[in-house]
Amino acid sequence: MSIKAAASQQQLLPSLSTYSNVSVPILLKSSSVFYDKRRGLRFDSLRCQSSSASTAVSKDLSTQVGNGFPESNAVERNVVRLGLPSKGRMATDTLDLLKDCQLAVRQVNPRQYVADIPGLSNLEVWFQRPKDVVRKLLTGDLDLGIVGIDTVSEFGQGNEDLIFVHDALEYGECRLSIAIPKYGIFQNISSMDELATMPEWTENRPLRITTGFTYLGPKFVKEKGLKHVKFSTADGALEAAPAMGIADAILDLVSSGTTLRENNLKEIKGGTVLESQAVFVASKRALLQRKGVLEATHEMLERLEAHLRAVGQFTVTANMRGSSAEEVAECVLEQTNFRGLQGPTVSPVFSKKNGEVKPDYYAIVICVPKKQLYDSVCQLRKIGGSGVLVSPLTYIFDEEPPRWRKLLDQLNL
Ligand SMILES: Nc1ncnc2c1ncn2[C@@H]1O[C@H](COP(=O)(O)OP(=O)(O)OP(=O)(O)O)[C@@H](O)[C@H]1O
Ligand SMILES: O=P(O)(O)OC[C@H]1O[C@H](OP(=O)(O)OP(=O)(O)O)[C@H](O)[C@@H]1O
Repeated sequence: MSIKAAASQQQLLPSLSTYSNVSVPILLKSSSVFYDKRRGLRFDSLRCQSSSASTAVSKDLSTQVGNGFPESNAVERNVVRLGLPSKGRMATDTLDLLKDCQLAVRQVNPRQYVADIPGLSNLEVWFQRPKDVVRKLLTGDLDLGIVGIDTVSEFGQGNEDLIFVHDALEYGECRLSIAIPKYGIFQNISSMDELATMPEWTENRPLRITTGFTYLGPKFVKEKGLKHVKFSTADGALEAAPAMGIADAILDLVSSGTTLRENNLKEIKGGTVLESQAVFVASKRALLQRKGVLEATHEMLERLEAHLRAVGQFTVTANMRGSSAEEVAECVLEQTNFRGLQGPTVSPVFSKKNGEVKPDYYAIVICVPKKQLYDSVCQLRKIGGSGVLVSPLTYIFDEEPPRWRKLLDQLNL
């Protein structure tokens, strides 16, 4: 997904800043929290009570979505904090990606939640549940994080302090979709429109949807114009709810579709709330205000970009017959499969014949998409290529990544 698409998804979400210019009360479990937009601060109504009471309140606040750096969490620290998934599907893939970018995380003890990346000085890694990475970015307890777009959208709730630094890390791909049973009254229902207009749903008997996405779910059905809907929530195994009679539909993450199929459920047209994959996300305020955050972000982004560009390609070198480097280059450029970064690199391969040193062959170096390797080798042979060497491509550092320029623009830098 492009950052534009991801951003427009976020724009769908109401942000606190869309409300009044002054303090707006937001109801929390145990206290009222006020957000002062002009100062960009949150504060709670119990702030001045005894220390044990305020500890209880700030503990509660840390589990709620905030908006930047509330005073209670604005701890003086000079070290940059990166939040990574501590468990679940994204945990291993995230560590693998960082390792491939020469940013291997060094964790002394798997039961410890803090680690470091020897390649990045002055940076701490904190392992957290994905939703807590987002919450802690908002409270200012983390500066950077890697999680799924789904988690950012659900727990970030469109908060403008969250910025996608890299919006497509190419793993954790899934979509958040409504699914309904294949059987019974849903047998002939195949779209959100059809679901919305089923006569069964009334004020007394609403469509019951169970989901872990209690922010995105209600927002989506409202946008789709569904009137009589009731949401319930559960932490896992949602696919069982329709068969158990607890819900009519579910809203959950889908990737291969196997879990839905195994539970006799189906997705419907227009029922996808968002497409997700892993993203590198940052707190805007941390980028602007905390020393070292922008620098660490730049280095991580450069390495991620260089690795992700390279990962789908091989470097191929081959010897080509030809009378000049230009002739060989022209011949290679005519082939649709081949490209160097700016064009093929062509260098003469000299040999000595009859006492004379002359270029006999020309060596070319090109990048080839992994999926097209064999076709490319065949094509090279056809145009006189031999001695084809294939090696993995680790990084492509090109010009400054457009995502970095975009980030600086977002920060007005
Ligand atoms: N089936 C899937 N295929 C690919 N990626 C997925 C899939 N399910 C989830 N993900 C991605 O992995 C992230 C973590 O999912 P996971 O189910 O492991 O969360 P979790 O850590 O168990 O969450 P929770 O804290 O709610 O228990 C999701 O937010 C999503 O981005
Ligand atoms: O389309 P599929 O490839 O079948 O994947 C979908 C399943 O993956 C996720 O659950 P996960 O396996 O992470 O377990 P969870 O329910 O404990 O989160 C999601 O909640 C679905 O149940």
